[in-house]
Amino acid sequence: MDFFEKYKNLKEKYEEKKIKPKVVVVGRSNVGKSTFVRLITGRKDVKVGKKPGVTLKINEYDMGEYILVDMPGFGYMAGLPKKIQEKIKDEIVHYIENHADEIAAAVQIIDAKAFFEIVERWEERGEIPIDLEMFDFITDLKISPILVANKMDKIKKEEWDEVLDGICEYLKCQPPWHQWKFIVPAILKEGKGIEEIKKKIIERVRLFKKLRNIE
Ligand SMILES: Nc1nc2c(ncn2[C@@H]2O[C@H](COP(=O)(O)OP(=O)(O)OP(=O)(O)O)[C@@H](O)[C@H]2O)c(=O)[nH]1
Ligand SMILES: [Mg+2]
Repeated sequence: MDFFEKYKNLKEKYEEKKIKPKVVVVGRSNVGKSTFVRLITGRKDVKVGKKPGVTLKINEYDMGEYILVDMPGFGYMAGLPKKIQEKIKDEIVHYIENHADEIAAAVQIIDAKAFFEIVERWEERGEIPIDLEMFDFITDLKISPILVANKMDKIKKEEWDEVLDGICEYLKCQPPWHQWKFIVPAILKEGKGIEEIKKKIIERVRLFKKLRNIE
C-alpha cells in the first residue's frame, strides 16, 4: 500500500468515525440496559446481572449505521459508595454533554414497576427524581428520547394503560400514552418490544443524518 492509499484509507476511516451518529442507552441501575444492548447487538459478551452496578464503564458498539453506547446505571446502587455513584453520574452527564451534537437518540429505560415507588420517595424528600432529571436533561439538549417502560411482565395486563399514562404525566406529557411516539412498553428479557425500539432508532438516525446532510 503506498502512502496516498494509506492516507486515503485513514481519511475515510476518520470521516466515517466522525459522522457516525451515536445512540446512547441510559437508565437507573438494573433496569435492563445491558439486556437491551445484548439483544440489539447480538453480542453474548455484554454482561447482564441481577445485582445493580454490573456495567460500570461506558461501552460503544458499532452498529453500522450508528454507534450504540451502553452506559452504567445512575442513581442508588446497593453496596457502591456514594462517591463512586456521583462519579459515574458525572461521567454520564459529561459524555452526553460533550457528544450532544453527535447523538441521534437516547434510549432511556425505566423499570415500569419500580419507577413510581422511586419517584414518590424522591418527591417526598423534596428532590427531583433522577429519572425525570435525566429525561429533562436529554430533551433540554434537544436529543430525541425513546422511553422504554421495561419489565412490564411485573404489571397486570389490565393495568398497563394506567401505568403508562401515569409515567406520561410524570414526564409532563398529556395522557393517553400512545399518542406519544417515544414511549415503548417492553419485556426485554423476553425480547418483547425490541422490534419497535429498533424501528424508532433507525427512524431517528436517518432523520439525524438527513438534517445534517450526512451521506
Ligand atoms: N422481570 C424482568 N426482568 C428483566 C427484564 N429485562 C431485564 N431484566 C432483568 O433485570 C436484571 C438487570 O438487567 P441488566 O440488563 O443487567 O440491567 P442494567 O440496566 O444493564 O444494569 P446495570 O449495568 O447494573 O446498570 C437482570 O436480572 C435481567 O434479567 C424484563 O423485561 N422483566
Ligand atoms: Mg448494564
